[in-house]
Amino acid sequence: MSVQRLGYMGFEVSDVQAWRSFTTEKLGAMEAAGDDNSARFRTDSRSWRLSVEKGASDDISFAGFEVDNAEALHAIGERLESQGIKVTAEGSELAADRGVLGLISCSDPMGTRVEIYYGATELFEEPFVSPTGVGSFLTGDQGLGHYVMAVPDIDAAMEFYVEGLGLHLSDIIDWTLPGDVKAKLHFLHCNGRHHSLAIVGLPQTKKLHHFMLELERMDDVGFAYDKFDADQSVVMTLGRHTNDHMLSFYGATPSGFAVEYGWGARQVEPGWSVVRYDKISMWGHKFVGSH
Ligand SMILES: Cc1cccc(O)c1O
Ligand SMILES: [Fe+2]
Repeated sequence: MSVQRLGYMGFEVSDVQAWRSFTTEKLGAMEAAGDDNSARFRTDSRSWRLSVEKGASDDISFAGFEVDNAEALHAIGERLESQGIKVTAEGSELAADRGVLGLISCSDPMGTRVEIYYGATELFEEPFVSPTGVGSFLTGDQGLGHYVMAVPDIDAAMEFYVEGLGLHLSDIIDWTLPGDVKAKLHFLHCNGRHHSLAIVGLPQTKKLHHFMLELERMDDVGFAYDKFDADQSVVMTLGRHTNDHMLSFYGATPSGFAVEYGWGARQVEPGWSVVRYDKISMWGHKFVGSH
């Protein structure tokens, strides 16, 4: 039994209004609800996919992984507890806030809140309409997208996400960053998306390195690239990754971590073999400026 897909993410941000503008005007997500201290955004038929709440950390505050029914939720909760992980059966109030039928929560070894739920809310009666004309984000069984976290202890993180949540290793990249900094990236999948989560042994202040949204049209990546380029907020140029073959760029968010905006990734297929790489990209993905 494993989690089936990354369903939603929450960020704690110092400037909610900046995120409201960023997420709608640059990413093309649709605001679902919000006030001065919080906002929710849609990228498809679901009632929400991204949450921002006012706070000082400017970092990830929670990730929500989806299972398909109550039995699966119970099974994964039991497995986590059998591994000594403290699991909280969340009450109806938080379940209602998340718009789900059932929800448990725990913390990963880095102290990041992980929610596991079933029964998310679909809003087919209120079609997703992108404020920037984005055609559609690639979600569905592949979930929201992916995120990459910097962790101090790869083994502890792998044990939690592989043994605990049931994700599977797709591949490893030995990344040499500028300044000859070496980082080993572990990519983990729980459905056809090549990775819903990657973890990297990198000493960085923020837990979150970036989150990624995948588009169904390549031109939507290009249109967004021009928006980030117009205010010099491209962090890494367009490029194509070695492992998932995603064509993407990285842009700065108002919180200092990056967003990866991509198209055209290949999926993990049955019989997938774990391999390794020395490069993150076939071409491109060059760091820009001081970022
Ligand atoms: C750094 C990096 C390498 C390969 C795929 C990715 O999505 C990524 O962010
Ligand atoms: Fe990525």
